[in-house]
Amino acid sequence: MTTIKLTSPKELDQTTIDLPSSKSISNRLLILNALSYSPWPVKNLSESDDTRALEVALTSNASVFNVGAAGTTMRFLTAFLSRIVGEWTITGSERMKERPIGVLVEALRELGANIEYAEKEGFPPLKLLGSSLQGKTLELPGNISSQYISALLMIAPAITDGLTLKLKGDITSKPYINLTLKLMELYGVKSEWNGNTISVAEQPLKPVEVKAEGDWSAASYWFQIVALSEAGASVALKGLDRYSLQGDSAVADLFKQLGVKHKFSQKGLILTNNGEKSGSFKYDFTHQPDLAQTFAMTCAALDIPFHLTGLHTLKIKETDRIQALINEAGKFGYAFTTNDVDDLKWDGAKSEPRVEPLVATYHDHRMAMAFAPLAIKHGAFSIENPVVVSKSYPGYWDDLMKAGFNVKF
Ligand SMILES: O=C(O)C1=C[C@@H](OP(=O)(O)O)[C@@H](O)[C@H](O)C1
Ligand SMILES: C=C(OP(=O)(O)O)C(=O)O
Repeated sequence: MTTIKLTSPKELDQTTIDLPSSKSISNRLLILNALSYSPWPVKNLSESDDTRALEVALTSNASVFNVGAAGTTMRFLTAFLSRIVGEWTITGSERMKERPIGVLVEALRELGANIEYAEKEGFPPLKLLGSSLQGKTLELPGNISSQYISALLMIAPAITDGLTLKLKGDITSKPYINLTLKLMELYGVKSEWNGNTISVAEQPLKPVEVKAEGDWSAASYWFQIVALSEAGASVALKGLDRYSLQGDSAVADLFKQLGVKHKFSQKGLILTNNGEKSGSFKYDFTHQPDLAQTFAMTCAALDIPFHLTGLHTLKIKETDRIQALINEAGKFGYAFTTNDVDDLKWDGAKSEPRVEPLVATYHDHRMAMAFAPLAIKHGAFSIENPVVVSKSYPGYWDDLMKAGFNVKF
């Protein structure tokens, strides 16, 4: 098992970081390009593992695809291939085999798809016999993963009679559904979203030249780094869209509470620590689940008690993120608690931190990325399996070095 040892700079180097492209946007554009038979490659395509896995699947002649740990790739490819004539197998990492996909498979079966579970009922790997699908009105839960909904919406215009989705329960990760519909609009696809019902008629997807935005979820680690640095510390982030379609762009306003102000300029988005942090932090992460780890670790390192809610989906992501946070934060002396369903809480209780802790990452890129900035407050420590960051941000360690961190492999 490889590890890295991290030490922070005495003072953050005022630097400009070229953020990676968004894997969420890249993966949607790859599917929409394929559905519209676009002759134009996606510009600024993400170089993440998750996007590469989808790109390989969509361009290869193979019939067996291993998507690794990529949730969107698994879900988007399942819907996409279910209507392409042929026999397909989609598998993934050991963790992928524990991430539920039954809601999507059930929905596709109702449209006429022939999908079997190759191992465990309700989970990947899947065996598909692709054929044309017949659209209809489907009812499905909206509170497990928005990725099932995005996967269905993207194929909707290309299936006979289109689709109407009636979402039951609260809708989770709503901005990701909105992102899907907005990107479909670029290809001329019209949709209607009223309350819990989304309709997309059968219609042509018109190929267009498209470019992926920079990744606001990746930006969150830079907000964290500036928040943990001295007042006056600053970095510039390039590649972000000011009027972004990404729900995680909410990070910018949220970090005002943690002492980071931001401003768009010619140089990009400038983050500056203004030393004005609040006494406690509360937020419902239902619609920005990927930011939860960043906020938990920023608040803890700044001694800000917090209550993060809306975390029900964290248990079925790359790892059980609630448990992973509790375990690893404990090594730094922070005693987090949970109701074991959907929240994470810290009342400020601390014990003696371990000397030079070794942080486990549980095959979760966001564990590595959200813990690394702690070097600023805690001195040297190590992170296990640092290559996990390539799931979304392959250049993360190089960028930390650019900002003055010492990263020893
Ligand atoms: O559609 C997407 O691109 C994503 C949706 C979210 O998942 P859930 O809808 O499962 O919460 C998010 O956590 C994931 O990183 C990316
Ligand atoms: C949850 C994530 O990804 P996915 O569900 O696509 O594997 C993530 O990137 O944090």
